[in-house]
Amino acid sequence: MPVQRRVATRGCPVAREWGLERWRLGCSLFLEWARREEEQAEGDGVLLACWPRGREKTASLGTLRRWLQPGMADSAQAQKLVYLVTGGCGFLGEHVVRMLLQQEPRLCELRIFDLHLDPWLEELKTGPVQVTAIQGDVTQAHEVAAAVAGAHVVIHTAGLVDVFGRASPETIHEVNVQGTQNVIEACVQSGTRFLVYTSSMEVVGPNVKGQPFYRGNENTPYEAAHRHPYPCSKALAERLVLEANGRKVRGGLPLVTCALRPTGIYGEGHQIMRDFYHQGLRLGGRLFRAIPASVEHGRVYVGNVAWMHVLVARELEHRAALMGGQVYFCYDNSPYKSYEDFNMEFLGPCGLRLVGARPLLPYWLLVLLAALNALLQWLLRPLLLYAPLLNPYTLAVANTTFTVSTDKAQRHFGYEPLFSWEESRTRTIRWVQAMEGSAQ
Ligand SMILES: NC(=O)C1=CN([C@@H]2O[C@H](COP(=O)(O)OP(=O)(O)OC[C@H]3O[C@@H](n4cnc5c(N)ncnc54)[C@H](O)[C@@H]3O)[C@@H](O)[C@H]2O)C=CC1
Ligand SMILES: C[C@@H](CO)CCC[C@@H](C)[C@H]1CC[C@H]2[C@@H]3[C@H](O)CC4=CC(=O)CC[C@]4(C)[C@H]3CC[C@]12C
Repeated sequence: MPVQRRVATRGCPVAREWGLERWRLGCSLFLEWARREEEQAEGDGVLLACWPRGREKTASLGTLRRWLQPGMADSAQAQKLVYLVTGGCGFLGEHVVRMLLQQEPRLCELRIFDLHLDPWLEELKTGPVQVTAIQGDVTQAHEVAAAVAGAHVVIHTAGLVDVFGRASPETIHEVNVQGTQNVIEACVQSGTRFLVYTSSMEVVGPNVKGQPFYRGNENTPYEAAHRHPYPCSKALAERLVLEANGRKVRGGLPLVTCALRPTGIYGEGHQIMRDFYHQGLRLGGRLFRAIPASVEHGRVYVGNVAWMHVLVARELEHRAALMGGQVYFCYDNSPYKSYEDFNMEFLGPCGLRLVGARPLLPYWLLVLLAALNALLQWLLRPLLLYAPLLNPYTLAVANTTFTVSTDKAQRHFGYEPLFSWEESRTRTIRWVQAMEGSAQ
């Protein structure tokens, strides 16, 4: 039987200063202090030295949480949480779903809501957690409401990710903005208190002027001016989510929301990486450099993005005052490189070569080709969908330095990447190698 180690502390300065009543109201600072004390001493209890001398109490972190934030203790005690992941069959959504099943022991039901349900969901249904697949559309308020009813936490990753002109601006707006509004209203109506939204770095930039954002953080000033429907829709949706923080949900408690802004996500299941790989195979194992190596583009491994979602969802209830209404860039230790050079970290070991130390075509010619593609897309629209990778928007994004460097998530909820760069790279390479038609 493990011996319970008691952690002697000097007493929490915040608690002492504020007095018992104040910190009973739920002070995130106090909980954060207690968590650090407990971690440092590797014990399982915190001695509350701020009690009168001689009558000090020892409390576990769980007990502290129950005292300080009684509303959330109910769910923690019962160890029976219902999570809903919208877009759970997408590239990121699948990783979030699998990560939750691995890393959230309090889960009793996991609902996966998506327009299209994938066959791999079936294999998840044999585990201890009840996995409920719900085919539905976020633009349909009644379908969202039915899926959200009874959920404790909603992770809203569903979205229309289209920067190639496949969908109309109206459809992008409907899915990304109206869909998000439907999710918020469903939370309010059903009494769901915790909402995590997958936003995007695109909410900030690159902007229409192509100004660089170099090692920026959540407070770095930047002119976030957009014209493309995708970043516009993500920015609007993010605002809705942040403004909803604090709204009273059914039952009277406040809604707690926050938004995560991943940079360009990569990893197993990344469609654009797949497209580049197949294009390279078609071109005899070569890709041709179009972007200068000096342009740096922020990238983050999908497993770490998923981990950050799981962590935020878990910690939102314990640190509502600190995290509610906040945005966090989603980052890890992936190196800063140009979009193409970064992709070669995986495609190189799979037999592809990036030809040229400099772009083979001058920038003005690429701009012309991108404009031509846009014109062709417009002309051909009545007949067929022409949506190549290169268009004025993708060219501008790929050619603008946009990198983040921040520790906000680490400070607010203890985020550390779960996967090192080496592991992220190895996993991604293995996935490319296992792809159908692989050169390996
Ligand atoms: N891929 C990337 O590099 C980045 C993605 N994001 C955001 O992450 C989220 C997930 O993106 P990905 O996994 O890359 O995209 P994805 O296209 O692989 O996944 C999106 C999922 O949402 C579902 N969905 C789309 N419309 C829906 C609707 N009307 N109702 C219900 N479900 C619907 C799709 O079926 C799909 O399963 C999106 O919100 C995106 O804006 C943010 C930053 C970077
Ligand atoms: C000019 C081409 C020559 O090889 C290269 C074109 C690459 C582009 C298709 C990608 C470059 C940057 C990507 C975007 C970026 O990672 C940020 C994103 C965030 C999101 O939320 C969604 C995806 C994307 C817009 C991503 C899309 C693909 C690029 C434009």
